[in-house]
Amino acid sequence: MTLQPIDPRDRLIVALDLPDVDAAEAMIARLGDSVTFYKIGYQLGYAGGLPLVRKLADAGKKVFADLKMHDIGNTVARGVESVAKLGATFLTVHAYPQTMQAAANASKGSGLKILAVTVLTSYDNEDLKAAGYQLGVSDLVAARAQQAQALGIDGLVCSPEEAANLRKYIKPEMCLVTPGVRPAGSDVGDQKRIMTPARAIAEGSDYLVVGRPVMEAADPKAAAEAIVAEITQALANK
Ligand SMILES: O=c1ccn([C@@H]2O[C@H](COP(=O)(O)O)[C@@H](O)[C@H]2O)c(=O)[nH]1
Repeated sequence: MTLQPIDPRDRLIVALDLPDVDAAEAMIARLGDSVTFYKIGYQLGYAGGLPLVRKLADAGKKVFADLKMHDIGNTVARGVESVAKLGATFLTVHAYPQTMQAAANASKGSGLKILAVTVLTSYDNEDLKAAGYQLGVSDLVAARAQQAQALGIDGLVCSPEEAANLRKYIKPEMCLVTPGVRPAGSDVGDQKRIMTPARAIAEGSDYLVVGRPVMEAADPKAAAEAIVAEITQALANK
């Protein structure tokens, strides 16, 4: 299978983690052509931001609906069908077998790609233990990645720290979407498994999700352009 090359600009997914639609639209205008791929998650989605998925898609942008679905299979399937009608490119579900199976079946033929969230990038081994898991981060990510692949999921959300290992055994067409990306010197915040944009690309990430380092920058457009430049350079060095 020949994989389509991904435009370096499309590899940066900017998380529109903002309180309302007005703030999001002002940010989108400010970012202009520097950003081609946006993510809408809980904060904006629950503040009336889901119609923005269609608006952005109609304006030629790609949209990642980061809704992290997890429910009984029938509810997940109907939810996936609704999101597919919005024109999103990616939708997240948690990496539980029933949930992934329902989402993979419901998205077939729609053009919507399902990403399974393996282990949140704000978790380390201690957090997993506190949540009742016996496996550590790298083993749980690997186990969930294998299940996701077997169930026909299109891609994985993980930290760039896991990308190189996952690349050894997942199909090349399965994409790796990695939050937990921090340009050198920027605040880590609540993220625990992080890498710089250049390192994330070198390790095998396909798409980098970045929120606060762009949203909270004095000049968000310059911040986004600097990350795209770092991605472009890292790809050239590969
Ligand atoms: O494991 C995960 C899954 C999703 N996210 C989301 O990505 C962005 C990251 O934002 P930053 O401000 O760059 O930390 C955010 O919307 C998360 O909900 C994640 O971080 N980790």
